[in-house]
Amino acid sequence: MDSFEYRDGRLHCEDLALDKVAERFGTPVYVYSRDAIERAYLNYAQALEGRDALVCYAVKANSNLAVLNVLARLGAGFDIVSLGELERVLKAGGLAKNIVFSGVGKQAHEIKRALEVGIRCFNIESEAELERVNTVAGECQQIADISFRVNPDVDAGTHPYISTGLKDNKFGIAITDAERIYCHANGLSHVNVVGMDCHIGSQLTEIAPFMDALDRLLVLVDKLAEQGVQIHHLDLGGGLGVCYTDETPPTPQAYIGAVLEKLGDRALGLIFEPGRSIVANAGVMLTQVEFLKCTDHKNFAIIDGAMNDLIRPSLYSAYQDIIPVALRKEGEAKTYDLVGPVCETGDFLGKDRDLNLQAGDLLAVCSAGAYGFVMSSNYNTRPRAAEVMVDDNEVFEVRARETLVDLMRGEVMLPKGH
Ligand SMILES: Cc1ncc(COP(=O)(O)O)c(C=O)c1O
Ligand SMILES: N[C@@H](CCCC[NH3+])C(=O)O
Repeated sequence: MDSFEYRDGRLHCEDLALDKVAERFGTPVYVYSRDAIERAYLNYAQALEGRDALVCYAVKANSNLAVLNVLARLGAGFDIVSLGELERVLKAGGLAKNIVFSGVGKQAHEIKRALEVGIRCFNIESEAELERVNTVAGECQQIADISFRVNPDVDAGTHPYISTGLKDNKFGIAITDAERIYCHANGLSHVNVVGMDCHIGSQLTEIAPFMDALDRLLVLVDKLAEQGVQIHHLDLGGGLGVCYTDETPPTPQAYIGAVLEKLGDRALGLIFEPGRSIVANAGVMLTQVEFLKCTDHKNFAIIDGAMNDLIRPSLYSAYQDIIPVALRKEGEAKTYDLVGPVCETGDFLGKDRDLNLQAGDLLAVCSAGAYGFVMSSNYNTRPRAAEVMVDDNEVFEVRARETLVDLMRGEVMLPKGH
C-alpha cells in the first residue's frame, strides 16, 4: 500500500494524516488515494503502449463516480455488468465506445440501452443470451458487436467462491461448445462476431492459469479461422491478485509480458478487465474502537465498522491487515478479535490480531479499495459509510454517509384500514 505510510507514528494517505480524515468525516469511512489508483491503472496502460489494446476497469470492484472519473480522465475503458454500472460510467465521463458488457443475465432493457449509447462489445455468456442480443439488436435495427465468454475449464487456484473458469461454474459457454456456437452466431443477422473473452477467477497469484486459459483460447481462435470466423480481439478478463498479507502476485507488467510473448506476431487486439489490482491497495476503511472486552479466555475489540460495511472477511474468510492509525508508545499488544456491532457471530473484520489498543483508537482496515464499499449493505439498519478521496494534501467527500432518511427512502406502511 504505497500511498499509505506512517510519518512520525501517524498513518498518512498521500500527504494527509488519517486521524484528521476520521475527525472530519467520522467513521467508518472509506479513504481512497487518487495517486494509487492512477499508478495502478498506468501499470497496465504503459505495459500495453503501442498495441491495439484497451484496459477496461471492472466497475464492480469500486463503482464510486470519483474513482470512475479519475480513470476515465486517463482514457480507461470500462467493463460493466449492469445498466446501473453503464449509467455510472457515462455519468463519470467514460466513453461508450470503450465499454464492454459482461455478466450472465443481461436483460432486454439493458441491452437496448447499451446499443443506444453505442458500447464497444457484448461479452455473451450463453446461447440464450445470444438469441436475446440478436433479437433486441434487430428491434433496434442495429448490429451488435459481440464476443463470447469462453469457459476454458482451468483451475485458477483461487477461493472456490471467486473461481469462474471451471466447467462447474455458471460463467461463459463451455469451450467444448464454442466452435458450434460461434459458427451459429456468425450466421445471425444482428450480431457481428468480433472477439473472444475469458475470465477465470479473481485474486490469482500465479501466471500459469492465465497462460493455460490463453493456450486454449488460441487453439479455438485458429479453429474458428479455418471455419471462416475471424476473431479480432481477445479479452482476457481481470483476475490479477494483489498483496493482502504475504501474497506475491505477478505485476501487471510481468503478466502482460507473458501474454504478449505467447501472442507473438498474431494480429489480435487485446482487452483486459482488471478490477481488484487497480483499486484494492488504493483504499483503506477507517474504523474506531468502541470498547475493549477482555476476559481470561478471549479479547474482543468492538469496533464501529462491521460486516455490513466490509463483508469480505465474513463471506470468504478473507484476510485484510488491520493497523493502528496512530502508533502507541506505551502499553502492550494483546491478541484481539475485531468485531462489529452487527448481531451475527460471523460479524468480524479480523481474528487473532496482535494490537496495542485502547477504546477510542482508530484503525485502518487495509486493501479495502476493491469489493469493499460496493458490497456493503444496510443490514441492522446501519447507514452505509462515507467515501472520501485524497489528492495530495486535500481530501474530498466523494459519497456522503447515509442518513436516517436515506435508510427509509421509498418505504411506506400499509394505509389505515388494512
Ligand atoms: C467478467 C469479469 N471481468 C473482470 C472482473 C474483475 O476481476 P478482478 O477484480 O479480479 O480483476 C470480474 C470479477 O471477478 C469479472 O467477473
Ligand atoms: N467480491 C470478490 C471477488 C469477486 C469478483 C467478481 N467477479 C472479492 O471480494 O474478493
